[in-house]
Amino acid sequence: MDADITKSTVSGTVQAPPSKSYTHRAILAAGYAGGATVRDPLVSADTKATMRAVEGYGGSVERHDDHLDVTGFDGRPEVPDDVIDCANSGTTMRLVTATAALGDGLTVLTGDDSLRSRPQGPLLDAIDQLDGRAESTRGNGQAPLVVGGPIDGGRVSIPGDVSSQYVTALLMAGAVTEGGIEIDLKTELKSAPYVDITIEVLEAFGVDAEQTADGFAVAGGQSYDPVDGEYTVPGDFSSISYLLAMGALAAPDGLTVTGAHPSAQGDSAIVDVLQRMGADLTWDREAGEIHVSQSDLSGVEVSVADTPDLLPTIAVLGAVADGTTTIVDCEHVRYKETDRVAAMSEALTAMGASVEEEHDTLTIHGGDSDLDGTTVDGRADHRIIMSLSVAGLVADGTTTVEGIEHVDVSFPNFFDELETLGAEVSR
Ligand SMILES: O=C(O)C1=C[C@@H](OP(=O)(O)O)[C@@H](O)[C@H](O)C1
Ligand SMILES: C=C(OP(=O)(O)O)C(=O)O
Repeated sequence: MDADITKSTVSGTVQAPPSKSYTHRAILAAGYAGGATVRDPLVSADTKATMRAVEGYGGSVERHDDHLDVTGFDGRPEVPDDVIDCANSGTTMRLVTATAALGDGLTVLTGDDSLRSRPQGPLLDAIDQLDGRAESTRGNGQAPLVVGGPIDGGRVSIPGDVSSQYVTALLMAGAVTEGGIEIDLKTELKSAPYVDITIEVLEAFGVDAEQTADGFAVAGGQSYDPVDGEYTVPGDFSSISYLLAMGALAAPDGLTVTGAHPSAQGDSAIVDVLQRMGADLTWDREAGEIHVSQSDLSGVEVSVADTPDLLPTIAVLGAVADGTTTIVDCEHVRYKETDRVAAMSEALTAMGASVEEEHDTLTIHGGDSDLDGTTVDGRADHRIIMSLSVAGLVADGTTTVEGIEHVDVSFPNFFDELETLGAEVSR
């Protein structure tokens, strides 16, 4: 499905969707436990993949209006009856691959075309170092995967600059091994705040994991046991980034985002990026409310080492801001649902922006001319689709964004919200 977005303004109040990262972890942690209630979960294509995986390992997930009742498998996953289909979700595939290594038998994990082209090698290698079995069926470090155990813990050495999800996966599974897992990182950790999110969720489930001089460690023999049997998911700052960007670019009367409470999410850095660009933005942290209104923005330099998912949003802001925006440390953003550095470079160039793409840097010379509406490929990637839709609000004429159904991955009602806020959208 396509959306035609015509230059228009937005205003009003919008509730942030629940965090995808916290929801994945809470569902899997409830799976590792005897069970738990997950309140305010994100129910989306990606988190449904994690629900299916927990069910595959012998748990169950009952969906209610504002919560999930998860019955867990108590740290001892069954060998699934069928393959685990992780669909488009990298988080699911990495986190539940480590779960498979706890099983007394083999699990097959697969996903869609995009997921089957993303790197899994370092995690397979880690399971191999723990004496589990972990293979890529095509021998190229990509899914389909065949994984089995049971591992009983140990020490692994993996790179930190491909995906932080390997660390998250090993910490979550390591807690229920006999001996625990120590992770030595051979290269600097990228996307580090996502491991902070993991440690925060583990703590809420009564599990200790820690940063060490060389990486991370989790003791074995621990039980997942959430306080009062429940966990509440906070709002999602990656999703909030699109809402704030539309406010800063296209809300002369202002836009308020609710459900924006501080948490371990690195992507709350979007607030600082927008303020540095000159946006009129205030964040009432206690109330969880951010107010932003249309402002003249100036280019900035931003490292996305910790915040890869912000790249598409910042690229759009940079294309409209005066001067140059330089997004550095972005190599790992190429390993997502699509190569997002190339995708944003191509799409913004097609819309008339001046963009230079290098391997680890994206430079956008904004402000020289207005963006032009045209047809852009959403690359079946939710973040490319949402960020280009924001660009469509300020581009001259109409922007057609292709493949908009893929927002279902992280922000299923994105286009409903856009319309409610007053944007001219037809789909
Ligand atoms: O653990 C998580 O929830 C995530 C980690 C990040 O991936 P990498 O660690 O692969 O960069 C991020 O891009 C992804 O959207 C969600
Ligand atoms: C990269 C993302 O998620 P995942 O790695 O779970 O596919 C994302 O949501 O932008």
